[in-house]
Amino acid sequence: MNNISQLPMRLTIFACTGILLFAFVASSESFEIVISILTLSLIAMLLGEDFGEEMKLWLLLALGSYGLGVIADLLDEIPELDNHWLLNKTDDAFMQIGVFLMCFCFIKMLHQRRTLIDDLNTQIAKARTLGRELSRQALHDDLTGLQNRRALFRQFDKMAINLQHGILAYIDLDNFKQVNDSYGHKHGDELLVTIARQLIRTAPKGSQIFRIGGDEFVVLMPSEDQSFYHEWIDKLYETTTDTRASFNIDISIGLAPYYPGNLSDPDIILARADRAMYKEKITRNQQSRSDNSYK
Ligand SMILES: Nc1nc2c(ncn2[C@@H]2O[C@H](COP(=O)(O)OP(=O)(O)OP(=O)(O)O)[C@@H](O)[C@H]2O)c(=O)[nH]1
Repeated sequence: MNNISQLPMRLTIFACTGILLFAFVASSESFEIVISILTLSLIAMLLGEDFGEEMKLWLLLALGSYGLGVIADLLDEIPELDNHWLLNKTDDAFMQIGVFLMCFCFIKMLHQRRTLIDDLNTQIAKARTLGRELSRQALHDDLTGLQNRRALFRQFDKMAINLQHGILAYIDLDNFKQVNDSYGHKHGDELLVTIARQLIRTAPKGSQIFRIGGDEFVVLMPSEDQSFYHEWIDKLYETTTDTRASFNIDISIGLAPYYPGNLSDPDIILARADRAMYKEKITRNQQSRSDNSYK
């Protein structure tokens, strides 16, 4: 069975109940003929529906035996054949077997319908789970589990609608390429996961963390209290001390404020944080060069 039958269920129940009632209740001859024709039409109508091959066989059997009963009943009306022993014995029996088979088919149809609805519900639940998983994958980075660049831009839209403000921290790992080159890509991946965990551990309450590129992260912090960020940066440097030393990398951070006036253009906020980050990187490099020259 490939699709749900279009046969109106209530009409079928109504017709079957009527036929059952009249089949077993003694009635006038002409009324019996009408009911017989109705029953045959109903079986023929059901045969036209897509209930599957097995059901078609049962319906054909019902149609055959009920049809034989009707023919026997009609032959019984011919004066020459009146009270013929074979007709007397067969007409009612065939008709009742036909009605019985039809009831059997009907119960089977209801069962099929329920199974089909259960299957459909299972498929719908599976499709919903798959949809949720796809949208999770679309907004998350597989490696670190952090939200990705697409999610960041969605967040900008949400923050613009809610008139939010705060500080965006743009974080870039320095020298990350040499980790891949010296230790291999697998260790590079592990380092990215470690840094992601350290960001999650240290980020101020209410922050959202994103991985927006190879070794680039963004932290959105919903407050504008500057001292609070410097505390966080110190904490991040402290937490990552061992990781940075063992892989010979460093972390550069650039800050840029976001507020309702600039949230509609996230690229400007990112570019501003990026510039601040490069400035910090250059200052730190100059600092380390002058420190080395004193040694
Ligand atoms: N292991 C790993 N490496 C990645 C991934 N995505 C990008 N990369 C690599 O990360 C490196 C990033 O390049 P850069 O930003 O130039 O590396 P860098 O040495 O940190 O450069 P600076 O930021 O200028 O110090 C490239 O070599 C990419 O191949 C990833 O998912 N896993």
